[in-house]
Amino acid sequence: MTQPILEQDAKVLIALDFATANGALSFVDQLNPNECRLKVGKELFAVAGPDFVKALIAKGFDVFLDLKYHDIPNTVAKAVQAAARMGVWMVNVHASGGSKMMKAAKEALAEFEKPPLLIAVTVLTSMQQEDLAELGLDIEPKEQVLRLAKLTKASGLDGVVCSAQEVTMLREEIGDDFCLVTPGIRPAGSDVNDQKRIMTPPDAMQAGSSYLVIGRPITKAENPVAALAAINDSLR
Ligand SMILES: O=c1ccn([C@@H]2O[C@H](COP(=O)(O)O)[C@@H](O)[C@H]2O)c(=O)[nH]1
Repeated sequence: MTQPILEQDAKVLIALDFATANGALSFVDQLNPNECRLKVGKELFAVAGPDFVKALIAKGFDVFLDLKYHDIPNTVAKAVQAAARMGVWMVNVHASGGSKMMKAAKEALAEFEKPPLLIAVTVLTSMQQEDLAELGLDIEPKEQVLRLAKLTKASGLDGVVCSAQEVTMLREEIGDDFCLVTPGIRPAGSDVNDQKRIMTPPDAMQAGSSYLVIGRPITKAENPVAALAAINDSLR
């Protein structure tokens, strides 16, 4: 039997969008922490909570806590501290919460010896121009992404969540020293679901994404381990 090739710095963050802790756990038990990182979002966190996140970390996984905080500065600062105490690798806020909120979150992490990466969501990958228009924003998603990414950088955060379609622009405008985490990743031929601004895994890496968030194309695959292996192979 051939040994799996271990990733030095796994680029795939699997979105654990499961309705129960048991469902998520039986899925995770098939995975190797050298081959992927894990993302815990609102659905799983609501049913499984901090202890589940700590259990994933104890199994050796880097965990991105994707709760997309958006609130007054004090509340968000306390929330990112709570995330840091869980030992997560990455946590996020919404950039549209503004610079005061983002700076408060960043400052709140200063007391931690090894703080998590702090990134901000720009424009959700499920949104397109008509969705922004509905909010009174008569601009293309990429313009709003650039505006919010510049605000995030100026607020001292480590990076943003954006679609891979904006990565080339952000690398040109903001540079290489900024973490670009891209959901809306779809291997060729897979269901798009509710995503709108999508890209394939190799194209996203080629464009300059730092990490690829991938959920359903792996979690709903007939053989999730094989689906992850195929994606990792396509990135080499
Ligand atoms: O702009 C965003 C921000 C976060 N997400 C999250 O990523 C995953 C994507 O899952 P798929 O099944 O691969 O569509 C999901 O947890 C979202 O909450 C995003 O899609 N877009």
